[in-house]
Amino acid sequence: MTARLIDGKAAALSLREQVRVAAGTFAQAAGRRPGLATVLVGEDPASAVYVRSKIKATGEAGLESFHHKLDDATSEEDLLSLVADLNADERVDGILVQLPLPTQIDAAKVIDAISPDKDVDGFHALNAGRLATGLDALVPCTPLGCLKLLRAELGDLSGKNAVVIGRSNIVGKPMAMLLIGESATVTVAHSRTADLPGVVRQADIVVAAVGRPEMVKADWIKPGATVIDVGINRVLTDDGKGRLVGDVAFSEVSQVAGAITPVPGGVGPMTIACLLRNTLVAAHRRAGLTVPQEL
Ligand SMILES: NC(=O)C1=CN([C@@H]2O[C@H](COP(=O)(O)OP(=O)(O)OC[C@H]3O[C@@H](n4cnc5c(N)ncnc54)[C@H](OP(=O)(O)O)[C@@H]3O)[C@@H](O)[C@H]2O)C=CC1
Ligand SMILES: Nc1nc(=O)c2c([nH]1)NC[C@@H]1CN(c3ccc(C(=O)N[C@@H](CCC(=O)O)C(=O)O)cc3)C=[N+]21
Repeated sequence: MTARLIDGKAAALSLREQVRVAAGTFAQAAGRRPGLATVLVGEDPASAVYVRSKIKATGEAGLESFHHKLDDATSEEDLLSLVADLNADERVDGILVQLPLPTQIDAAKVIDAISPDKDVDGFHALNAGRLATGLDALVPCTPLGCLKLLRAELGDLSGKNAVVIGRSNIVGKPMAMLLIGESATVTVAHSRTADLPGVVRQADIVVAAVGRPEMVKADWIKPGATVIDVGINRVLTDDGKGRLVGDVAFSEVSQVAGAITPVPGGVGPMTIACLLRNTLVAAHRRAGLTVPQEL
């Protein structure tokens, strides 16, 4: 392996420690701890695991946690009513409704119902629009985590060629907006992109957010490029067990890239740290306090 390993786990721990300190200062000034409400609908095992690690990290950072576990058969109306209660609850600074939602519920409607100033996922159209127009926004956690890793690895990103593979509203699109904000030259690739390997080969920075196990190969990568692997894919191994792999063929790409994030231990932990960070930012804004610079 020649690439430098970007340690997302370590970066996440350090951000979580900064959040913990800032949460203490907030509690002194505001007379209450920042609060995060998590909502899990149904029994999807992966979702349950993620929500559990979010709740654990919330407590460790000294934030108040309000968890709501709803039945698989919950109606859209009942979920919207819970969101309205959380919007009105003064103790709640952030609301996270875990996706995906069961099919009887329109996720877009639920996201739209979350108060934009409590939208710590950054999925509400108002926050997406604010990000796109360069205004202060709550920024989606995964792309924000990727940006923090890129800045720590590369410093100034201006003038770099960045290729984002994937154009979803929760990863690819906001990632592209953040990189434009850093003055990178940004290309967004997707399933209709012609000659994807050729496009990726131009990149100094590759962000893969596709959802296809180990799709990005070594001969797509410009030597020395920085590779951020957002993908979380559970694949079956020969011994019948599951294993987590990214969207990048790590063992071969790490021979060519300059730096690369592993899966697990890369972007995933940063997503959770950024959720705590966003909750703290939301708490400060709601309380009329200045957001600490280091966050
Ligand atoms: N680490 C973390 O914290 C997180 C990880 N993830 C992971 O990131 C990955 C992406 O998530 P998400 O954005 O929600 O996924 P989506 O399925 O919403 O989007 C996938 C994107 O990849 C594009 N795509 C699919 N197949 C190809 C292909 N063969 N070639 C080029 N582009 C392709 C799609 O194109 P088109 O638009 O044309 O269909 C789409 O834009 C998943 O593995 C997910 O598990 C997601 C969130 C958080
Ligand atoms: N409203 C909402 N917001 C989200 O941010 C959201 C969501 N819904 N739905 C699902 C995706 C996925 N996601 C991950 C978070 C952490 C890890 C993570 O910590 N992964 C560990 C490994 C975890 C494991 O071993 O399974 C790692 O990469 O090291 C992964 C994925 C957040 N998401």
